[in-house]
Parts: sequence; C-alpha cells; structure tokens
Amino acid sequence: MAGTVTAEVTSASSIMAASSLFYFLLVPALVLWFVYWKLSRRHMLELAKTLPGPDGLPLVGNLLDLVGSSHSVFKTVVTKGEEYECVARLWLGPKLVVLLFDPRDVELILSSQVYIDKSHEYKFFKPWLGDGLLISSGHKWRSHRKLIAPTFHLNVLKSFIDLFNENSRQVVQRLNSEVGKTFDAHDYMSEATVEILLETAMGVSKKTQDQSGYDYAMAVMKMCDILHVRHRSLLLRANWIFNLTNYATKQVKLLSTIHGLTKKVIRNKKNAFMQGTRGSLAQTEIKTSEANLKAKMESVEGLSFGQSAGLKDDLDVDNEENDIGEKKRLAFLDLLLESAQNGALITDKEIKEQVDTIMFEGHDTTAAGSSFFLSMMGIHQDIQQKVVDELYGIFGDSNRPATFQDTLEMKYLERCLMETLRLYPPVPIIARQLKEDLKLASGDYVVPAGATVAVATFKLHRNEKNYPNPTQFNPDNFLPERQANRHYYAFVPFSAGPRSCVGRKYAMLKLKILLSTLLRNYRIYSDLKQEDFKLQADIILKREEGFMVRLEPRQQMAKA
Ligand code: HEM
Repeated sequence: MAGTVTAEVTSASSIMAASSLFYFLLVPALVLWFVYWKLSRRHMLELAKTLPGPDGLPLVGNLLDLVGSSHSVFKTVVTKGEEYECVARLWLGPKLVVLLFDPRDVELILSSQVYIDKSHEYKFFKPWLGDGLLISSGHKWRSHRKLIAPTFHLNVLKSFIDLFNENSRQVVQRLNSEVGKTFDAHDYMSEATVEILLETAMGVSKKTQDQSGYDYAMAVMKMCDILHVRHRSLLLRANWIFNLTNYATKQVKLLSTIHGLTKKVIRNKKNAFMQGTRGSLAQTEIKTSEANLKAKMESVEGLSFGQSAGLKDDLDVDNEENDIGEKKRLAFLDLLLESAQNGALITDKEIKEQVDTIMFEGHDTTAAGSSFFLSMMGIHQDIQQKVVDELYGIFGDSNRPATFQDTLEMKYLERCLMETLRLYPPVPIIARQLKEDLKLASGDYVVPAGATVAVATFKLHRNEKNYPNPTQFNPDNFLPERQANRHYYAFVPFSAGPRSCVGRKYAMLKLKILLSTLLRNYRIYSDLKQEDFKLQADIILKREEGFMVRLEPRQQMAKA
C-alpha cells in the first residue's frame, strides 16, 4: 500500500517536473520567436514609415475602418483615400497593405513578370476555385493560361454569336413581366450571364440544364459576401476560428450548390464526349496562311476592347504565342476535356477548378457591368437616346439578330460601356503579394517585400488629371483622341499585362449583343441618380440597394 502511494507521488512529481520544464522552455522559445519576428519585419517597418497613410491604433492599425456594413466601409475608405494622390499605406493588424492610384505605379505592378503572385487574400477562394487560373501561380498558372487563353480567341467567339443573340432575346421576353414596375436588373443579368456561359464556354445546351442559373448566381453572391467578411476580419482569417463559426456552415451549403452545378456541367459534357459529340459548338479549323493571318489580325483588332478608342490589347500576346501553324480551335470545356484525353496536360481535378473559375469570373463581373450600364442609361436619357440612334442607324426598324459586323459598328455603345467600367469597375481592387521591394515611379517611395500591393481601380479611374470632372458619366472620355493622350494604365477594368482578364473579348462581344438587344426593345428609366448609389465594398462592385430600373417597351427605334 505504502509502495503504491510512493509510486503515485513519484509519478505525479515527474509529471509536474516535465510540465515545468515545458513551460521553462516555452517562454524563452516564444521570446526568441518574437525577437526573430520583430527583426525579420524591421526592413518592412522602416520602409512603411516613409509611405503616406492614415494613422492607426496600436496592434489593430486601421482595422476599425473596415468595421460596419459593406457600404459604410466603402464610403469610409473612399473618403479617407481622398487625401492621398498616388499611394496610401494601411495597417490591417500586422499586415501592411499599400494602395496604388497612379498609372505609372500601376504599370510597374501589372506589366511585371516578377510581381505576378496574387496576395494572400485570394487563398480564401481556395475551397471554391481550388488552384484555378485566378489564384494559381508559377508553372501551373503559366501552362494553364497558355492552354485556356486561346479558347477565348475571336474565331471561337464568333461561333457564339447566335447563342448570344438567342439568349438576349430570351432576356427580353422574361423582362416583359417587369414592364412598368421598378425592379432589380441585376437578378436578370446574373441569370442570363450564367446561362450564356453554360451554353457557350461550357458548351452545355439548355435542354440538358435542369437547374436554373439563378440558384447558382445567388449562391455565388452569398459566397462573395462570406469571403469579403473574411478579408475584413483579422479573426476570421484563421481557418481554425472561421471553421467554428456559422459562416463556415453556410459556406459548405453554398459550395454544394455551386459545385453541384459545375460537376453536373462536366458530367454532361463528358457524356456527350463519350457519345461522340465533340466540340459541337465552336470547332473551327484555321489554316494560318499568310493571307488569312493578316485577315485574322485585322478582325482581332476589330474586337479589342476599346476598338473605337484605339486601346492596345495585351491579350494578343497570349494568342500570338499560340497562333503558329495550323490549328483546331475549340471552346473552353471542349478543349480541356480533349486535352485531358490526349495525355498529361490537365487532370480531372484541374478541369473542375478551371470550370469553377471561369463560371465565377465569367458571370459575376459581366452581370455587374451590364447592371451598371443599364443604370447609367436609365439616369442619362440623352445618352441613351444617342445609343438608340446609333442602333437605329445599324438595324433600322428591323428586329433581326446582331451580326459580328454590327458589333463593330456599335462605337458609341462601346464608349458608354467603357465609361461605365471606368466609373464602376466590377473588380474594384486587384492585389499582389510583393516578394521583392518595389521602387515606385510616382515619388521617392519604396514598397517593401512582404507587403500586399493593391491596385485600387475605383480611385485610379477617377483621377482628375486623367479624367476632367471625373465623377461625371461622359462617354466622350473614350474618344480616340482623348484615349491617345492618356496613360494606358489609367484605365484597367480588365487588369492588364500577363495576368490580365482572359475573357475580356468574350465579355465585350457578349455585352454588346445583350445590351443592344435590350435597348432595341426597351426604354430604360431610373428614379435614382448616381449620387444616390450605395456602393458596396465587395469582391465584385455592387449597389447595396440593388440596380433598380423601370422599363417601357419601344414600339420601334425610330428617332425621338
Ligand atoms: C466585364 C467583365 C469582366 C471584367 C471587368 C473582368 C475583370 C477581370 C480582372 C480585373 C481580372 C484580374 C483579377 C486579378 O488579378 O485579381 C480578371 C481576371 C480573369 N478573368 Fe475577367 N473580367 C470580366 C469578364 C470575364 C469573363 C467573361 C471571363 C471568362 C469567360 C473572365 C475570366 C477571367 C479569368 C480566368 C481571370 C484570371 C486570369 C489570370 O490570372 O491569368 N473574365 N478579370
């Protein structure tokens, strides 16, 4: 008995000794780690001190500015940003974020092959988009970009024109039930853009779609809200804390809707492949002889975004690399499935990630862009009339579908679209992680390695030096002569350089057909003015109150 007690006492005291040794070692280990952490950040802190920026509180920095509703945060950031002309430094807890607003600095970031990695904030997309084009880096990004960019080549896009027209007419029919009422145009634009993507890039016909694009679009919107909350909250950035919250449960549910659709799309397409229906939508044989290369280059220039304003288009770099020799052009999902069958280019998991990426990037951005465009037309009746006059010049009283040539003639409509993307860029922030110091061109500043650099397109596009009276909706900002005198990086709604948007020609062609069809059929009104917009600081720029407009049918497009 006495022996047992002695043994217990001995074992208890050895546990105590071990735990005191643990604490004895833990404290110096923590101190050492803290000293190392401090020293490793010294360079960053010293350089950060030289950058202009609002004062913050100890430990949390400027995080309190990000507390509140999406709209109030947006307003606070925009108001505080007014003080800073080219660059502003923010501390989000220990995280250094440097916002750039000067085109010369924006060029250094976006045109670079070095500052090419996305910032840590993009990792919250991972459960949704995996290692898709938007967030991947290094060899994987490069090889997949090379594979995917040509699937949005002009010759593929031209084969989508009938589907763009057909879907646009269906939107016109659906909108018939809203005539005379005030309603949120974004709901219709979201549904339409999802369905158009499914039929074109994914090549899945309407008959095989048994789930509405609307459910998918709504789930995407709610997912973006969750990601945005995580961007703003220091606590929710940690996965282990996030996973304990209600947000994580919601995310699982939303992802099951989102992935449910994309999995079904791939399954349907694979079945069609097995049955021998390959590349049914967009397969085009192209012989790149010298003569048709010339013709092709001319037509590509004809569909650069901003063709009427003479903007250069760095997408051609992607396509030039792939333009050598004789080629078979396939639409996006056809090409990915064929590449997977032919060998090692892409795995099933990677196909799924790219489909999720294109479905997201391809619909939410264009839904926002088209909804802002309709709002602008509703507010600026005189400008709407000018667009309609142009369309009358092209189509007369006919309600025939638009051809590719027609879209080239929609020069004023295109200017209105670009002006919309200037004032309301659907992607209001583009962020990169700096692995090396960056010397800015706008002033004597160096942004240190380790910082997140964010191109704030919203503010960049409203710089008075580049756009006189910058908050006014003025499509003439995109007259060729005005554009020629402006820095190329003063307008980057699709980003620019090696990581620019692969879908921008697709977006421009689709938007021109969709929006011209809507304007040929309806006159649009808005009771709210631009000053009334409650813009939301979201992943994709939105209006908190919705995109409220009213419609009246146009009997014909005759001049007013
Ligand atoms: C008005 C419409 C659109 C706008 C304003 C837009 C804007 C952008 C921007 C700013 C980026 C860079 C994002 C970043 O670096 O964080 C981007 C990338 C991307 N966009 Fe778009 N986009 C639009 C439409 C589309 C469409 C229709 C597609 C596909 C069908 C698409 C596919 C992509 C992809 C895959 C990327 C990632 C490219 C890469 O990192 O290599 N986008 N887009």
